[in-house]
Amino acid sequence: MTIDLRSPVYVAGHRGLVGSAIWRRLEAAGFSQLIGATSAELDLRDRSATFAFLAAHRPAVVIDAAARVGGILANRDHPTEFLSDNLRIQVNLMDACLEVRTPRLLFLGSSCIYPKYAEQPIRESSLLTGELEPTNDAYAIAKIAGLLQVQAVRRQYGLNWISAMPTNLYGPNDNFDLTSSHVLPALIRRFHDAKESGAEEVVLWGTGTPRREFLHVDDLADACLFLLEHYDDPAPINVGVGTDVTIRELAELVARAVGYTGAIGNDPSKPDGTPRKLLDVSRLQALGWKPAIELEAGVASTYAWYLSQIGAAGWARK
Ligand SMILES: NC(=O)C1=CN([C@@H]2O[C@H](COP(=O)(O)OP(=O)(O)OC[C@H]3O[C@@H](n4cnc5c(N)ncnc54)[C@H](OP(=O)(O)O)[C@@H]3O)[C@@H](O)[C@H]2O)C=CC1
Ligand SMILES: C[C@H]1O[C@H](OP(=O)(O)OP(=O)(O)OC[C@H]2O[C@@H](n3cnc4c(=O)[nH]c(N)nc43)[C@H](O)[C@@H]2O)[C@@H](O)[C@@H](O)C1=O
Repeated sequence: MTIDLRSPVYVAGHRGLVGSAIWRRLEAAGFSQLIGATSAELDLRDRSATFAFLAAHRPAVVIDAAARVGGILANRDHPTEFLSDNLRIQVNLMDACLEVRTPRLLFLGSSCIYPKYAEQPIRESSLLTGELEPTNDAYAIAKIAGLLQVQAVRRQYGLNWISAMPTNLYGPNDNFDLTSSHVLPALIRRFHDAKESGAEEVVLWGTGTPRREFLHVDDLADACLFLLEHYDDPAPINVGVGTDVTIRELAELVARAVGYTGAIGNDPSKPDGTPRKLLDVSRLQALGWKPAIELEAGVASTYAWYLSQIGAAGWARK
């Protein structure tokens, strides 16, 4: 289905890694009525404010890229907030969209919704077939509730809402805070700092053996628009590249991109998390979509973006 470029489109979380990339993609496509609000302007945990916002704007399309998001340690150490904030954000947003009968909505989940030991590559049908990874079970349960809400609304109210499950993402506007970030931005910053200070070693969290798949966020944004135009099914659909690397291999790649030549160590006292998280992307590929940005080129451009953002005071997000 083609979406009219004059349709009002609300991108929830439009300043984040994912939301900002989707915003850029929609602007490039020619959408003329993009709607965004920062969390300070609209806290989606506030139910009545969320209902008032949706009633005022009545978007034709809503993309839910607003969430409390973080890397392995943030998830492990703050399960209460990851569960509660994410449940409230998505329930309020989807309830408010239902109230105004938003015809099209894309909910973003995450590859961590699948069981810790799911068969690899992970098919969409693996959902709810085994135990979750304990470091992110709270976040995963919130995301699973979100995709069930999408399915419930489709079944009961006939609205064409969909869910996409992206793999680990990276790119401009990522979070480079070392305690709360994901591994890829953390390594860019840590190797850059080590190069600048002349440090002899950068120590990776965990054993370096877990395998992860990395998708550039501009590819994800392109996939989101593609899915809004071509996908209409209650089942969530995986969005990834179909190949993965070990954390050690990722570290070596990032070190090369940054120009760090020192040693790379390991801290096994930090959690590894899921041993492997590679998505089966055959359903998305069968629809005709594939990513365009290779990991090496994506890391190089993200590092260039990072350099453009840091001043003498170092990294400060927003
Ligand atoms: N990053 C990744 O590797 C992956 C991300 N995803 C999914 O993509 C989505 C976006 O993630 P990402 O872009 O990385 O996260 P970011 O942290 O970069 O951005 C999150 C956005 O959510 C907004 N937000 C957070 N809390 C609230 C709130 N209470 N009310 C309103 N807005 C809020 C923030 O708004 P503001 O800036 O105004 O505070 C921010 O723009 C999430 O659903 C996540 O699960 C899925 C797989 C992997
Ligand atoms: C997207 C996804 O992201 C999270 O799951 P994760 O993939 O395990 O997350 P991560 O990127 O933080 O780590 C990947 C691997 O990398 C290792 N690692 C090494 N050194 C650093 C490091 O310096 N920082 C971080 N963060 N990790 C490091 C780390 O120990 C782990 O083995 C969940 O929030 C989950 O909910 C989710 O959705």
